[in-house]
Amino acid sequence: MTTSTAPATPVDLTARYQRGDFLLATARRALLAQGVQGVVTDTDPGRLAAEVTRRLAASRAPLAVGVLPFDTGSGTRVPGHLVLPRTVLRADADNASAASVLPREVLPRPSDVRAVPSPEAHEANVAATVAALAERGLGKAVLARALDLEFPEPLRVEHVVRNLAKGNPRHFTYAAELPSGRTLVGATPELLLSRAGRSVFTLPHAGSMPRSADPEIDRANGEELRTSRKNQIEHAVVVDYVVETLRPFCRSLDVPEGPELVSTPAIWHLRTAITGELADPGVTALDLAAALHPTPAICGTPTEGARSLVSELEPFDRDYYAGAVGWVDAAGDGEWAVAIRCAEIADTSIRLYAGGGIVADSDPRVELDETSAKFRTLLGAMGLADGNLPYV
Ligand SMILES: C=C(O[C@H]1C=CC=C(C(=O)O)[C@@H]1O)C(=O)O
Repeated sequence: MTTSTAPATPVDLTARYQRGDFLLATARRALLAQGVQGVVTDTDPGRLAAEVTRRLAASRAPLAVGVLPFDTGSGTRVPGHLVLPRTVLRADADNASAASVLPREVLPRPSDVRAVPSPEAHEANVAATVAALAERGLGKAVLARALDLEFPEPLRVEHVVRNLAKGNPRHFTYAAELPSGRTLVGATPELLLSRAGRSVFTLPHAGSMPRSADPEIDRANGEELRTSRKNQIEHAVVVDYVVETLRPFCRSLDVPEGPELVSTPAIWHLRTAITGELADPGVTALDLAAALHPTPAICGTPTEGARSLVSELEPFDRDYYAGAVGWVDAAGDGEWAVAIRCAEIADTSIRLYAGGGIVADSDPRVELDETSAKFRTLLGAMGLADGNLPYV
């Protein structure tokens, strides 16, 4: 087992990523893990976290990397999957613009594109969600759709990952192998949780508006989001949940008065930066991620009711979409990002996912457009965000 902090940059590590590795990288810091000396897998996230702590203490591996699925409820069949790698490379840099040196990789065009469900069916599902929220007494549910792309030749995962990192240097570009043999790739702005010693940090995102190439429309979209009551409610539900979940673990929590307006290249968001100090330093980053997940940013509230509604309406299993991706070390420190703006790649096909929070006054057409904008993170990395694809 080797760990190195020298002398590569985050961009070097992103460039070095090969299918089979684990990568979690922004332009300022990156972790690249290679090889497998052990695997810990469990459908119960609490048991998974305890077993990872035990295995890290008993081995010379300094950390474990991997994924939590969306559904960590008692009936789930999809396990959390962590790997104790053979090699870990880490890098830090001050310069977020360094990602521009990554080459722009050219990917093949798809031979087939299929929306699951159809855009019309997604709009109908949004309307059904709005009705079900009232009938079942739910506050919010996050409804997703998928886009299946087929290619005439195998996809180079490395190329998708490098383009994601080049296009989203301020966010977390990630790649992780899944038990199915597929690879989860994405670039997410949302940090579920990080822990460094007693310090805890979380950056929930909820509330969205598409970016626009027209600067005036773009500014107006941002302003509309900042002042939208519907989006403020959608966001507040997430912050309340995160604060209530973290409170028992923390001796202090710092929560700003209201959210800030931020953007990715594809989307405007509301986000809130919450910091805390752990009461018990024995609680690991993975324990905390397991306790927080799934937040109402990707599931809804109350959790159980929202999860059942989503599984009734969505015509696919989310698998690891809207799960979490990250690492935990032997000291309990770690970083877990929310696995959104992502896709699962299998040889010649790729499934993209995008969802949006639905509350009492959500509009089906606006929600469909929001998912189309969210697909653009992946489509942009594939050279397909030119508006010429059907369904997006
Ligand atoms: C569920 C997704 O985004 C979440 C994160 C930020 C904003 C969201 C929203 O405004 O609906 C979603 O809660 C997704 O990108 O698939």
